[in-house]
Amino acid sequence: MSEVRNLKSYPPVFRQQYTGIQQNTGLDDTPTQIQEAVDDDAIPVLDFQCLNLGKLREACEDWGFFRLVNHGVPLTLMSQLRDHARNLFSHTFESKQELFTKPLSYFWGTTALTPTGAALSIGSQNINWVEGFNIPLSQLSQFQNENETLVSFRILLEEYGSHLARLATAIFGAMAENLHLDPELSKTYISESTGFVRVYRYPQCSMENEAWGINVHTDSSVLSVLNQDQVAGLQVLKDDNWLQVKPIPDTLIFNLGDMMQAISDDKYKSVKHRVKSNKEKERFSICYFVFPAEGSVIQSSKYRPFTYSDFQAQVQQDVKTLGFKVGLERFRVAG
Ligand SMILES: O=C(O)CCC(=O)C(=O)O
Ligand SMILES: [Fe+2]
Repeated sequence: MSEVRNLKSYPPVFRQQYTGIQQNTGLDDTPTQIQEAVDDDAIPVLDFQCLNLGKLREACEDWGFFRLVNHGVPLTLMSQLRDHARNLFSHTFESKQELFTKPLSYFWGTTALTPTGAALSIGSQNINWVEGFNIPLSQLSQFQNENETLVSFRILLEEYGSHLARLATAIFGAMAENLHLDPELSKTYISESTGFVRVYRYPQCSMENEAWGINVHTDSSVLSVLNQDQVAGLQVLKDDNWLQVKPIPDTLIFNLGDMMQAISDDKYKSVKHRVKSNKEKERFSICYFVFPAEGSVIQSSKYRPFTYSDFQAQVQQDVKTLGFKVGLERFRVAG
């Protein structure tokens, strides 16, 4: 087993594999083996500087997933953010709990959070081998802390957030054009003020064939944008096959979420994806998520009219009572 240098930084539930002290992870219930994924380079690549609308449409219809190059986010900003994340995650578990106070939060074991960023009870779900910081960008300026790393982390996040908002809005605009959406309505379908960032560390996991970093899911967002490090782990479902998303330095990965699927009347897909755990290395990623404006009603021929708040409340209820998200099917009209 490869050694973990800084076990004190791990939430206790992730330490037991190295200390022999058992806690219930829920893993015993589902000893299913993880199906292998194939490496694939076929994931569509779009160039932000000369965005090809036809290629964008194909990527949205066939994949729900693409890489973006020439995105204009300074590479130094991306690497500084990752360095800060690495540094902050290396703090002890207890100090991370103390440092990340409202409106930020620190979570582990699940990515299902309440609107204020606290982990929802995991229930019958397995523990996911992940810990993270949740950062609602519009509230970031309210965050006061004397810790120097956190202060510069906040400044970097503000800069990163505004780049990502710019990119997501532009890409959504191109999608809306491709879908011939009503311009007034489509403006309400994406709102920069809803954007948040999650910074993840996937701890080393000696049970890599039994535990997920994040188990299979679709994102609830309109768009999600992922900035991953050099450690592989992200997998995407394409035509019933799991593909490994190769880490390619300095590219951003765009992922269409449930709101985008509904907005497009199911023409575009909210893609299923998951993250594999790794016994040799920790993995870091920085994800941006954006949603419709508060109160914006999604009009679709496939779903009854609903707002993102309705959707979020339903997801929260399902996770609490069933242990998993049902998602868009709850809103689909019969026939
Ligand atoms: O870390 C990753 O690569 C993916 C994270 C993800 O899928 C999510 O947060 O929804
Ligand atoms: Fe996701």
